Amino acid sequence: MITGESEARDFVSARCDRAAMERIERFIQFLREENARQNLVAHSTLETVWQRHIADSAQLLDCVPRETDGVWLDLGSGAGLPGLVVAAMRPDWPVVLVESRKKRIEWLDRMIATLSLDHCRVEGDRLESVETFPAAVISARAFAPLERIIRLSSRFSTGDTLWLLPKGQSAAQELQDLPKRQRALFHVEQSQTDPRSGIIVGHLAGKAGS
Ligand SMILES: C[S@@+](CC[C@H](N)C(=O)[O-])C[C@H]1O[C@@H](n2cnc3c(N)ncnc32)[C@H](O)[C@@H]1O
Repeated sequence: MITGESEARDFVSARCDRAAMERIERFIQFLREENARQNLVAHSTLETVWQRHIADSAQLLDCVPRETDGVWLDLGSGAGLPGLVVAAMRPDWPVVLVESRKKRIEWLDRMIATLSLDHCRVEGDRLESVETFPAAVISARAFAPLERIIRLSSRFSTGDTLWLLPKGQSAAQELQDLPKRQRALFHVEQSQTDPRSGIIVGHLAGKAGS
């Protein structure tokens, strides 16, 4: 379990190269500045930004098999968590960030340009209006209740799509509330940044575009 800022930074550093760490340092610097203009993350969490946001996002990479190939779709990216952190750590991976609020779309577009994340783009619209494509990974952090996430996003899922849903303390309960057939497709992984939090992980049998 990660217990402080220094450990959180080391955790991230062990999972990416030096150039990626530089991109993340710049992202944090811009996030601090932008947070004074718009409420991207709770102000108090900036004191522990590595643990609360960066390592919390980066830990999702541990769930992704090396051979995974295709688009990482991040729903309700907001500040860029976890999508921009993933894109900064894996700049060759195609990452699509979905965000509907104008100022947040502008922020994400600006960060993509500033950090030269050439394989990352923003779908600046409500998820409900985004054209369907098959995703290799679907992530959503603090986006919506589990049942709603699945209802809105299953059209992007194939049988191979890996779902990674950081859910805080409600993970086990939200999973329990799913219909039995869907519940069996997911499990809860312990978060490495918060002993009370879980990440819902699994594959939803489905077909993108259907
Ligand atoms: C609570 S914030 C979480 C942001 C980020 N994932 C994080 O963990 O900090 C949820 C974000 O989802 C966006 N959002 C909510 N409903 C949406 C929708 N239907 N389509 C696209 N974005 C949406 C909001 O504008 C907001 O930025």
